[in-house]
Amino acid sequence: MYRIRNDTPLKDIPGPWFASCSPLYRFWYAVCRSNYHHDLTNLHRKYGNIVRIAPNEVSIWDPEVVSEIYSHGDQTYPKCDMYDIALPNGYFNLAVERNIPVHAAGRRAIAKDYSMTATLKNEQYFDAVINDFVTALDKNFAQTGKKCNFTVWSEYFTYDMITDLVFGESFGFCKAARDVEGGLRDLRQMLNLSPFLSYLPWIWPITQMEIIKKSGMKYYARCIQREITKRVDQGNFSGRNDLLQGLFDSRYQDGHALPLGEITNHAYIFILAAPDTASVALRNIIINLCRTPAVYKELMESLVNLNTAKPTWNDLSKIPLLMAVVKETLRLHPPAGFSLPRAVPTGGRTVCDKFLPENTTVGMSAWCVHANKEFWGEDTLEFKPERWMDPTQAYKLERYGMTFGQGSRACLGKNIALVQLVKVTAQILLNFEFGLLNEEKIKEVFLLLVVVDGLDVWFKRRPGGPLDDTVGTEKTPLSTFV
Ligand code: HEM
Repeated sequence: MYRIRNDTPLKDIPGPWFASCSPLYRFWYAVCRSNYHHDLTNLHRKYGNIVRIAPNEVSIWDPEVVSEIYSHGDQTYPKCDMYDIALPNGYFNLAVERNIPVHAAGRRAIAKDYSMTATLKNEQYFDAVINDFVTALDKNFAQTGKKCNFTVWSEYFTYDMITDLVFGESFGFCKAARDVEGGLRDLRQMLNLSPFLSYLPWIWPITQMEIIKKSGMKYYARCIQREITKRVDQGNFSGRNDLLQGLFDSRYQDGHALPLGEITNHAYIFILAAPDTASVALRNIIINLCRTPAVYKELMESLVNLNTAKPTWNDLSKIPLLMAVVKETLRLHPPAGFSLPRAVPTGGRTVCDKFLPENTTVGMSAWCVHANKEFWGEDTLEFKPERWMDPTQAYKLERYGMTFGQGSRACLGKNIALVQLVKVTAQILLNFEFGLLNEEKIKEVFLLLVVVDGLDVWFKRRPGGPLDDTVGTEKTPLSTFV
């Protein structure tokens, strides 16, 4: 233990003694306590900008360092071996590839389909899935008065959304009002295991096959395979330019198409990266709106003043507060709770005045970076959407914020996430009144993602809203609509 702790240039970096000797320290906090996002932030409060959190790993919370570690091109630090746990099939895997030029070429081949312009070409499909969701909330909860388990329903929505965008047809959780074939339940079991597998990686080769066989990946593997085979055998008859079609049509710079194994990997990553993050975000948006009535009221008034039941993205962009609510929620409750670890490049680097030898693992958790009061100010832990409406502050928040990562490995689906969250929030507000039930049951759990569990919500049709069939009658005169 003495040698593990001291036979390294990391020996002078502050941190808990046990953490510097053994990975079991982190295992206890990240896996057993499930509160690692806050525990790590507290370590920074105690030890400062850079903390040794494992024998070969440091955590940093100084936003000024973001551009050193998460930069572009050859300058960026590569991902570390923690990412190797993800589904190896021998083909390029965008999210876990560690070779910088290989990653850059693979990302460049498909990136055009994820710009804001490309995303908005699919706006009608966002609308259709949101319509299914709103209809289902109305039928199952607003009309029945039953409480909605929003933890589960936000997942139905985001899984329907991503499967619709990728395959041109959703898996239909909202319409079925249930977890079709238990796929979501099994995926949750997989998520529960993810900190265990990530922080005790040597367990992975032993358990991998069994876990995949039993987990929700089996359900999704079957669905993904079925959709890809269908596309290969029958072509794209719908004529719809979904993301899968985009992958088939993409070309590397030298003109070669993506092999099927690579297309399969992309589909897996979308199913793994998109719905859980977005559903957690949606849960937090609902919680924040319920807990800040002044923001709720102002937003509601702006939406009603648009005077349309189906505002487009263009309409909604006239309400800066709406995007601000979404971004502020993502800032205060970043769905990715782990520290986006990277490996220090060849030759080592000096960071926060400390020399880090090559291959040291270094990471910056969004939870820590966003909690740094010295950089952001005393109110950084308060929900204040208005900070995004001041251009100077907004620039700083975009430049140093870590919710979607930064640099060449930043989230590819950021625009998809923002469009779906802004549009679905608007539709929930326009159609329903809602509130939290059993608030004491709501809890955050660190599972690499920071998941919000136990969220029960009541819904009622909003008087004067699009679903209110008494609009125009004596009970709800038209004047309440504006
Ligand atoms: C609120 C929703 C989302 C959040 C907070 C989020 C967050 C992140 C973060 C933090 C990373 C960087 C991971 C790292 O550096 O280790 C990332 C990467 C990625 N995300 Fe997202 N994500 C969201 C939604 C989506 C969606 C909707 C998609 C897909 C359509 C997506 C696809 C990806 C992909 C493919 C990567 C890997 C990019 C690369 O390595 O080049 N994400 N995301």
